[in-house]
Amino acid sequence: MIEISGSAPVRAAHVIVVMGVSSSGKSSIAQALAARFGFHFVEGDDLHPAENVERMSHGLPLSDENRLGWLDTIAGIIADADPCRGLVVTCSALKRSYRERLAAASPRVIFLHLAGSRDLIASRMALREGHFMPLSLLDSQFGDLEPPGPDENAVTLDIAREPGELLEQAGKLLHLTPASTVTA
Ligand SMILES: Nc1ncnc2c1ncn2[C@@H]1O[C@H](COP(=O)(O)OP(=O)(O)O)[C@@H](O)[C@H]1O
Ligand SMILES: O=C(O)[C@H](O)[C@@H](O)[C@H](O)[C@H](O)COP(=O)(O)O
Repeated sequence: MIEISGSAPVRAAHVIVVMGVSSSGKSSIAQALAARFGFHFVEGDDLHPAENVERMSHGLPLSDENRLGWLDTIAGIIADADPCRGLVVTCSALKRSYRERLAAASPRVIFLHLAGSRDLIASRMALREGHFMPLSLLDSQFGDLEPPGPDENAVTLDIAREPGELLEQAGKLLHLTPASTVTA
């Protein structure tokens, strides 16, 4: 795990990619981070092509090939991000090669990896309603997951805590300052 060093210019510098397996809490924490720190928010799951959603909803895991176009869409959004405003985007980004693709889009990219046990994540996934992702795909998600290495620009958060605590911790790990107290 690499802790981010330096502190400014905080809001302008960050493109935070919130990553992790399905139901690790990406959408929840990304939205909370965006609201607290005044970042623009993009839900990467909404950018999957229809075929990918169809595959997953039928219990079929995505292949590297299935994910390429989707990753390039997210990379495009990262490359075009407003340089004066932070961006937080969710993307499972399970493999190192996927993260390399995203990181190549901008030097502002930092990964926030949401890490937790399979049991904890399965219990949260089982409670989540109205989502296309079936519980049966969780093992393939863990199978594909390559946690960020020490040479990657990434911080890792243990998701066992409650949402408010996670937000506080993420803010500290990423050296963020609440939007209301930051001068752009
Ligand atoms: N820290 C947490 N504690 C308890 N439940 C959580 C926490 N974070 C997220 N959840 C719940 O877990 C489920 C999956 O979270 P979600 O944000 O949709 O994950 P992802 O975007 O990674 O699939 C949701 O029902 C969400 O409300
Ligand atoms: O790369 C993948 O296999 C997908 O991105 C996957 O990780 C993601 O979980 C689904 O898109 C469902 O979305 P949730 O992450 O919100 O469950």
